[in-house]
Amino acid sequence: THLENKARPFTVIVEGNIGSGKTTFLNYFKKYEDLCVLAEPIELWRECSGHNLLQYLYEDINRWGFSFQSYVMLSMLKHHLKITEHPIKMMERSIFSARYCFIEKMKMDGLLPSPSHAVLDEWFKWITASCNVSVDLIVYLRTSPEVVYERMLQRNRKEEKNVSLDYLKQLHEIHEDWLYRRSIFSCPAPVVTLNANLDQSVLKEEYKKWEPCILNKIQVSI
Ligand SMILES: Cc1cc2cn([C@H]3C[C@H](O)[C@@H](CO)O3)c(=O)nc2[nH]1
Repeated sequence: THLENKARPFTVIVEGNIGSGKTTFLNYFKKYEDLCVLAEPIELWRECSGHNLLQYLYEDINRWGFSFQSYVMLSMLKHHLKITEHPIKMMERSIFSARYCFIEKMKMDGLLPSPSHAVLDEWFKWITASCNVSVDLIVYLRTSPEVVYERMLQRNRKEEKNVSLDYLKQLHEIHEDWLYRRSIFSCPAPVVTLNANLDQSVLKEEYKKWEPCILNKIQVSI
């Protein structure tokens, strides 16, 4: 309804591989008071009633994949539904990358039993049908696996110490299928693709290119 659309801020989701520079991108845009910036609540994933679900995920993905992705979906739903006075909401990842990238990847790799996948898919279908989780723009920080692998090692997040280049290659391909080749799942909004391989020193120029369409809430028609 008109009222519902009126209430919802212009919503931008920032998508990309591990180490693609999402946090750097969000931090760049934090300076604009018009934006409500919602980073991935990784600290929540590290402390769910005393359990570090992120660590469990990488220690035994077969056992903890469902629990982790279920909790991620809840945290993404909270971000999508969060009320803000700001005219623009910028989210790191979304319920869409939860479903179309990470859950799909676990299913493809045989890490998620089909009953578990079915339950997560039922949640996703119900949420997208009955909650207003619509978005207006997808920023795809497009990288190469080798670049993000180096960055991930540099960042040295303890839970990610066993994440392989191969895992990042697979995750890259599933992002490409969704956001670049658009060969499997639908995109819930227009996609702007940035070359996120660029070095920090020139990355700001790349961000500046898209500032107008983000800050002026221009509906990108691609
Ligand atoms: C939506 C979504 C985000 C997300 C992040 N992760 C992992 C990748 C990184 O190691 C860490 C922070 O993004 O969490 C995941 O396994 N599944 C996810 N699903």
